[in-house]
Amino acid sequence: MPGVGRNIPNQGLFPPGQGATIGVDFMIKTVEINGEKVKLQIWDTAGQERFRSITQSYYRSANALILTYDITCEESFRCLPEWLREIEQYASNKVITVLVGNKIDLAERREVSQQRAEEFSEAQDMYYLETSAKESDNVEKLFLDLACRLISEARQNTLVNNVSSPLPGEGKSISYLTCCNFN
Ligand SMILES: Nc1nc2c(ncn2[C@@H]2O[C@H](COP(=O)(O)OP(=O)(O)OP(=O)(O)O)[C@@H](O)[C@H]2O)c(=O)[nH]1
Repeated sequence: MPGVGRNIPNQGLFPPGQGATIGVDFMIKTVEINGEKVKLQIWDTAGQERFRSITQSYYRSANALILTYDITCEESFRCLPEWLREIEQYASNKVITVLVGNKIDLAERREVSQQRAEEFSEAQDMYYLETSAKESDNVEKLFLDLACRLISEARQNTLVNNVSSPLPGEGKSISYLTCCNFN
């Protein structure tokens, strides 16, 4: 999507300087929790409207969705309800949703306060975290926290059952969603 910065240049997940996502990108990230390796399969979906029919088909088998907005862009925050409607329509009702406020390295240009975002997340039953993809700030924590939640849900057997998923790969999957369309 234009501008919120879901691509994470300094974590080895995405090559630096990568342009807008075309359709869907796929990557794997492995994190270790209490000595246990967790492999996360991540689909980075394009935010542009023209890719919407492709990206929607990826929500269904996701165990978790990372919804990202830009803390320096009020408009990206105001688009969140629209994205939540998409989630409600296309994702499983068991999906774990995380809201990420990105670009905290540009704090002097902040348009959305942390408190406002936290209140919104709480009301929507979402976990909230602020990151800087540019500075790799809180990015590792994001994936670690998410992996912990996935493990916990898997143990309680409440994860989305995606065994029959037609998507590439298998097992736990995370989709990035974008929060606004500035085309
Ligand atoms: N300052 C700052 N810039 C960032 C950050 N993350 C991304 N950017 C920049 O923001 C612009 C958009 O980043 P992208 O990762 O392409 O955004 P996106 O939401 O994935 O966009 P699409 O792939 O088109 O859906 C790029 O110029 C990035 O370099 C960040 O944490 N801080």
